[in-house]
Amino acid sequence: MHKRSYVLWTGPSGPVPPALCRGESVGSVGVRRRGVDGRVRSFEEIPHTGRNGWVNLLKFWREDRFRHLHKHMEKTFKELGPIYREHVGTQNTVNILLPGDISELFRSEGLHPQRMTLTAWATHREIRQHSKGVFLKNGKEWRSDRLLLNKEVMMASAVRRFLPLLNEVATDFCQMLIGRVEREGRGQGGRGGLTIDPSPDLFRFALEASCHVLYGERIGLFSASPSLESQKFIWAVERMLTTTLPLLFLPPRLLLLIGAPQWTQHAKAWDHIFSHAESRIQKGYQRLSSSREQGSSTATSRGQYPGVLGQLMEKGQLSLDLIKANLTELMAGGVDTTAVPLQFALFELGRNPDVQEEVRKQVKQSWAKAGGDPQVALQGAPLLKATIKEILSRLYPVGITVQRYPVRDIIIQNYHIPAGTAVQACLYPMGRSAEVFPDPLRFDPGRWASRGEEAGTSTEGAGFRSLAFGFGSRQCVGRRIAENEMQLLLMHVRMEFIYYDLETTYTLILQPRVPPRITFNKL
Ligand code: HEM
Repeated sequence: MHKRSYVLWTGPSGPVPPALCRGESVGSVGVRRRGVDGRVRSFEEIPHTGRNGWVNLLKFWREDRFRHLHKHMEKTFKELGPIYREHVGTQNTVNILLPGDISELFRSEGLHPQRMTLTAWATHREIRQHSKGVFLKNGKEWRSDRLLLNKEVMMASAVRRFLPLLNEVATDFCQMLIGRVEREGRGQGGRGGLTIDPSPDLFRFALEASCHVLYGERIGLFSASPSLESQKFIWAVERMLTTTLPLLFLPPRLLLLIGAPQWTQHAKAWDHIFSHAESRIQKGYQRLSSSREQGSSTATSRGQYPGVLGQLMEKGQLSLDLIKANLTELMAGGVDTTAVPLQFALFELGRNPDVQEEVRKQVKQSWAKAGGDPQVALQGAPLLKATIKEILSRLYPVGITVQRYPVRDIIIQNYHIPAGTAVQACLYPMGRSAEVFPDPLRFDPGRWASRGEEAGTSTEGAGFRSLAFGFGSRQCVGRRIAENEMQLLLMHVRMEFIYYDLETTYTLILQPRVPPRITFNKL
């Protein structure tokens, strides 16, 4: 436990007693403070974690807070109340966690919402002269790319097109797993189950699913000898993510200038991700060009789905350069983000057999009625959807914050926040706050499915409790792919788990410190 040098915060009527600062009264997090004289308090008066960004950065390093940023936020809210400022290195933020306050932030996000820029990613594109995709773009340029991408990955018609591809990959994955249980599991024919760390398989599943939907290509990752090239891609994404975090608080151009190893490793990882995407895109481009040259019909005109790349190429509304930039981002953003929450989901379902049984019962009934249509089956299994929500939106949000720069001045917790301030909605502390979710540490998908989103203790900002994929027009563009991919996998597996507390670590995405071992059983 580290000692804090800034435990005192100034409340509306002077310094607050240390007991409250230490957060003994956890209930205080939700108390809306009003100035004694009824006036709106200034930005400067927002409680903060120390004014000097470089001293704070040093503390972050010394105490390894980068990897525990989610816990650091949770603790700081308990100490300072429901809003605080933090200055670390080059980064200055206001942090909030109550749904009512978050709704105020998103109401002011404007037509071209903006997140905090990952400067290291942007610098990589600039020095390598690559175009940027939607993740890194802003303003009108962002919007025009984004509207085109939405048609291919977000709209209901797009989901109908790609869902069978995801279902094919999920079914193959489960066949592969069942084969392993039978061959390697305990007891005759694997009846006693197979206990493994499933994370390498889940990464392969997510990559296979991404390649199938994005490029219309199966890459054979469930075979006995999956390609080394794909494994290298998975490592490169991991490396890119872990090296991003320390770079968030430092100027990348300076690190580039002095040849700092953090920067070199980061740039190398991105180069690998780009060359992997480049070779896939080249292949797809050649496929499409040769069918055009030969005058043969395109996949779409034959009623086949060619994947997102094929769709974008056939429509020709985005330049090849922008298709490449966006598909590379989709590839980089689509593997760890789904593979890791699946580990958490298997862990929670495994250690809550009653919940797992309830979910399975609903899935079984729904499949029986769906006539083999995976989309109908998913629609009939709201508990499965709620399981993903419980994992992602509450207990283990992959990105622990969503950020915006409000386009007009706003007032949150009676503090004035000028337009253009970086404000973070802190999802991890929100998901575990007793003021927002009753009995927050209990894994209970039913809180979403049967009682709806009004399940919290207060109804203010009720629609802002489930923000794992962000919000509004700038929300995650891969959301529909991710949700369906995860639900389809969970539909088909059955497992147990021997209880232990899963520790988490933050490396730009929240993940288990040590992957859980899961026992898979035959269905
Ligand atoms: C469980 C899985 C995932 C989670 C929790 C997640 C979460 C997020 C969040 C929180 C944002 C920021 C949204 C905002 O600012 O409002 C985001 C943006 C984005 N995500 Fe995801 N994501 C997931 C999977 C994916 C997948 C599968 C892809 C690609 C296929 C993807 C690609 C992107 C891209 C490109 C953006 C930037 C969108 C923009 O700025 O317009 N994500 N994601």
